[in-house]
Amino acid sequence: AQSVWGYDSDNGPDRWHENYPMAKGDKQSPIEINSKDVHHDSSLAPWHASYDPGSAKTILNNGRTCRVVFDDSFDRSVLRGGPLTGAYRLRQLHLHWGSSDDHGSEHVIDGVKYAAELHMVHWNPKHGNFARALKQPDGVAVVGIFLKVGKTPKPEMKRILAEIDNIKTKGKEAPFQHFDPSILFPKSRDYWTYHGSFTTPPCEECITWILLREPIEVSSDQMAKLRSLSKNGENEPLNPLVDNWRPLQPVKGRIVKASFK
Ligand SMILES: Cc1cc(=S)c(O)co1
Ligand SMILES: [Zn+2]
Repeated sequence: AQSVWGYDSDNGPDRWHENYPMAKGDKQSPIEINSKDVHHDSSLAPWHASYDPGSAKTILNNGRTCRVVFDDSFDRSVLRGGPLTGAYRLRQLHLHWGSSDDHGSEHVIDGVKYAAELHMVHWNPKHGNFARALKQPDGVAVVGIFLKVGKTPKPEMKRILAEIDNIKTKGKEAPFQHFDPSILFPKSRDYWTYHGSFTTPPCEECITWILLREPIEVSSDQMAKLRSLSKNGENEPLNPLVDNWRPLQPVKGRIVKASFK
């Protein structure tokens, strides 16, 4: 039987299309953002997140990423504005990262790869539930934040990284409460936006991407902490969870808009 999708040679991004045909679609993510091709759209409104820290529930290692899950049973933590119509509910956040500080992000900006990329996944409740929203072009909105290794790491990342020790192996989950992810946002609200897909199977093309221009800083130790997660379960050999990023996908004529000049 086809092994579950992953990032290894036998189940990696080049083979996802065998089980997930959307992976070969013409609105796939991630893509490279070239500033010279970006359209400044002065009509793009600012985006606003109003998150209830009480909606944070758990943090888990699913063998492919580290994910924080939120209560999305009502409009409790929502994202509005920007390119969006209506309020999108925060469902989960997760990260993609590399095996060393010089790569790991999924989107690439003018040739620059960051050490990691944090995705905050929101869905449009007008579609009833997340599974149905996945099938709609306006179903999901993901805020992408780039993580850059620097000297003055953002203290707010400490909370997520402090939990890593409790979820070292695949399947581990720990309570993660009283957390407002908007503390992770950089100062600037400048963003790029374009229409794309999940960067993991099923690669549904339901995402309005909102990529923040300003990266947040993390320390090299914090990145090492992330890389100490294992893809394997607790009774299996440690298999470092690193390089869980998808390669660049064809832009296929899509327009990337910028909220800034
Ligand atoms: C829903 C979802 C979105 C992305 S981008 C991902 O990596 C996993 O799950
Ligand atoms: Zn993602």
